[in-house]
Amino acid sequence: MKSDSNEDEKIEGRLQQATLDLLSGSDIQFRRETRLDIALVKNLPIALIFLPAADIPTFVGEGRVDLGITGRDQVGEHDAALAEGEESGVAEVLDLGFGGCKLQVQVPEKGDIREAKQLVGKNVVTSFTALSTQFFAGLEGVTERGGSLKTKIKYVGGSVEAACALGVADGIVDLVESGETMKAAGLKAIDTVVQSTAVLIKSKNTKNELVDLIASRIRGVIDAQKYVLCQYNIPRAQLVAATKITPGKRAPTVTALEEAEWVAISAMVEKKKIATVMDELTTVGATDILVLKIENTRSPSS
Ligand SMILES: Nc1ncnc2c1ncn2[C@@H]1O[C@H](COP(=O)(O)OP(=O)(O)OP(=O)(O)O)[C@@H](O)[C@H]1O
Ligand SMILES: O=P(O)(O)OC[C@H]1O[C@H](OP(=O)(O)OP(=O)(O)O)[C@H](O)[C@@H]1O
Ligand SMILES: [Mg+2]
Repeated sequence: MKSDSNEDEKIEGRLQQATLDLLSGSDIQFRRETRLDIALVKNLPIALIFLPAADIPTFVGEGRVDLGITGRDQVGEHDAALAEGEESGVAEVLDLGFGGCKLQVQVPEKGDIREAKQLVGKNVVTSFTALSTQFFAGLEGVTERGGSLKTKIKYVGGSVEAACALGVADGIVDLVESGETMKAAGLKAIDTVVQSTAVLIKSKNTKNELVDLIASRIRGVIDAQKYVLCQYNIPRAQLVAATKITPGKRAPTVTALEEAEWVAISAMVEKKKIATVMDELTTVGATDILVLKIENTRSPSS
């Protein structure tokens, strides 16, 4: 039982808080009544449905829900479970950047299994049976007697990491972020099945014209989170050097200053590069460098 769970205040899902922040940044306003998994949006003719991450690709794929936010791992699992020749009804629209984790093959730290191939024919427990079946099928060869050795993949819904210690599995396939859970269970990762982040997905058959509007609002918030606005003053003679360092998304904005030999520049810079950019700008003579947070942005090319 989860110690922090409480009947009135359900703590749900790893992706929930970042998703709610994204909806709020996209000005999608709603009030969710306690215990209800559906909420009507106040300022758009749409409804939000709160579903387990693993079920979202199914509802979207069936065209019952137009847009969804879940992990790429869940989309992969949904697609891997499709019958041969069946086409997925889910299309990825956008990588949302949060919820980063890896679906990894894990075995007891103290055992003698060092590579995933050694688990072929053995017992593997996971919540991702389709992806795991596909992964091990890729490793399964033909045995010396001519038969093929199948890995036995069993499903459990949670606490997958307990399976080895309980003697149910020789290895597991489960998500790893910090690695704390894996370490605490005495396991080590020996292979990666998929790398995942949260994604915005849409139904391939949707005809709802609001899908593009909502997707572009969400894209605006995600872009805004990735970039900062960098403003600085620089001698006009250094303009070429400076614009090489901050080329902006299209081009930097250059404004003349009252002081003839100087210009002011403002340009969007990737947040993860800003420290290096500031160092380099200082080297070419920039002064009064300011870095500003971008609340939201919209650009057709992004
Ligand atoms: N430790 C983690 N760190 C980062 N992302 C994770 C982690 N665990 C899971 N995720 C991502 O979040 C998605 C949802 O996982 P989660 O276990 O929260 O599902 P849920 O069904 O929505 O909630 P719960 O399991 O609490 O019922 C996963 O598919 C994965 O993409
Ligand atoms: O590498 P870490 O940072 O430790 O995170 C990994 C853990 O997070 C997820 O479980 P979650 O907490 O969602 O619990 P669950 O097994 O009940 O889904 C996942 O299934 C791992 O157990
Ligand atoms: Mg979970």
